[in-house]
Amino acid sequence: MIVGVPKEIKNNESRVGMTPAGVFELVKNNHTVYVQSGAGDGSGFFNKDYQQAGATILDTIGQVYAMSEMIVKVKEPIAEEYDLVQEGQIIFTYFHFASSEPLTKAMIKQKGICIAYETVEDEEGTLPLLTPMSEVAGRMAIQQGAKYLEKPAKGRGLLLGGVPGVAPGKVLVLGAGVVGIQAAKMAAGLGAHVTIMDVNMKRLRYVNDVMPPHVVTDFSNEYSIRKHIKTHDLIVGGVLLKGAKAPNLITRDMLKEMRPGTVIVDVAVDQGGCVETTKATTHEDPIYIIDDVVHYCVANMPGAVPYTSTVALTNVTLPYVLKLANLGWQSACEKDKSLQKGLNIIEGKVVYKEINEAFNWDTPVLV
Ligand SMILES: NC(=O)C1=CN([C@@H]2O[C@H](COP(=O)(O)OP(=O)(O)OC[C@H]3O[C@@H](n4cnc5c(N)ncnc54)[C@H](O)[C@@H]3O)[C@@H](O)[C@H]2O)C=CC1
Ligand SMILES: CC(=O)C(=O)O
Ligand SMILES: [Mg+2]
Repeated sequence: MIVGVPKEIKNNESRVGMTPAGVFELVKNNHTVYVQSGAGDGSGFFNKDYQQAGATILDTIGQVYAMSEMIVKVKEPIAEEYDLVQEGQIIFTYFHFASSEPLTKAMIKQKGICIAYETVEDEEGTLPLLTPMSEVAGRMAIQQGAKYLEKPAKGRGLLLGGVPGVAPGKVLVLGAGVVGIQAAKMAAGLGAHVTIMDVNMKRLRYVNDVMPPHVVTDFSNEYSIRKHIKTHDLIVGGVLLKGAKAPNLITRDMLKEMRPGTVIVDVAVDQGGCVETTKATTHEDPIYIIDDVVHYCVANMPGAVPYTSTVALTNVTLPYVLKLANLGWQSACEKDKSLQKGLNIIEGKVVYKEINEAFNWDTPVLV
C-alpha cells in the first residue's frame, strides 16, 4: 500500500502521525511511504531520518494526499484539507466527529474511509489509541490549571500546593477515566486537595484504592457538582461518552456560583466539552473569561509537548497502521474487532451511530 504522512497544519500542532521507526516497519513490509517535507520537524524527526528509514519526501501536502492510498496523521482535517481527501482513501487519525458537523459533512462529501483513533476500542471497552494522549492531557491539565490560577494569568492568585501555614488549593476532577486519574495524580503530587467524580462506581473504587487520602471520590450528579464548584479552585473536565457529544455537567448559570478567578480546564472540549460555555481554543490563544471564570479549552493539548506525544501516540497506532496496510481496511477490520470500532464514515455513509445522534440525523444525511 502507499501510505502518506502529511504535516499537521492545525494551530501549534507539532505532532506527526508516524516516526521513522514506523516508516522502517512499513518499508520492511514492502509498502511505500511518502512523508511531507518537514512533517516531523516539530517532534524532532527530520527529513533525513525518514529518508534513512526508507521514505520518500514530498514537497507539498497536496502531493501527499494525491499520491497515497492511506493517510496517517494526528488531528482531524481542518477546512483547508477537506478537499484533499480522495474517494476511497483511508484517513487514519483523530476525528472527534460528534463535535463538528462541518467536518462530518465534509468527510461524507469526500467519500473517504474515516477510521477514528478515538473510537478504536478493545474487548475491555478501553480506547487504546486515545489513552496515551489522555495521559498527556490529564497531566498537562494540572500544569496549565496551576499556571492560569496565577493572578497575572487572570486566576485567583493561588498556589495549588499552598505553603506552610496556608492551605493548598482544591481541584475538582469530572470523570475518573484516563484524563481524570492522571490529573488527580498530578494535583495530588503538588499537594492539592482533590475531589474526583464519576458515575461509574468501579472507577471510583479504583481511585479510592490507589490514591492518597487527600484525593476523595464523589458520585457525579448535578446536586453534588453544584456544591463542589463553589469551593474548588481548579475544575478539570475529563468525561467521555464514547464517540458522542460530551454531556454539559456545568451549565452557564453555575459559573455565577464559582469564585472569581476559578479556572476550568475542559479537556473534553474535543468531544464538545462538558461545560456549557466551552468553545475550542488554540495554544496561541488558550483562554477566555466568562463571569470571571477562566476557561482553558485547547482541543489539542498534547500538541504542545510533541516530543512526548508523537512517540506515545505512534507506539500504539503503528500496529494498526501495519494491519491496515498489509490487509486493506475491509479485511483488517473484519479480523480485528477493535479496529472495526474505529470505522466512523465509509465512502459517504456514517457508520457510527453516536455521530448521527449528535446531529439529530434520523436518516443518513445527504450532502
Ligand atoms: N483536549 C485534548 O487535547 C484532549 C482531549 N481528550 C479528551 O478527554 C476526554 C476524556 O478522555 P478519557 O479520560 O480517555 O476517557 P475515559 O473513557 O477514560 O474516561 C471518561 C470517564 O468519564 C466518565 N463519565 C461519563 N459520564 C460522566 C458523568 N456524567 N459524570 C462524571 N463522569 C462521567 C466515564 O465513566 C469515564 O470514567 C475525551 O473526550 C478525550 O477525547 C483526550 C486527550 C487530549
Ligand atoms: C485526543 C486528541 O484530541 C489529541 O490528542 O489532540
Ligand atoms: Mg462568578
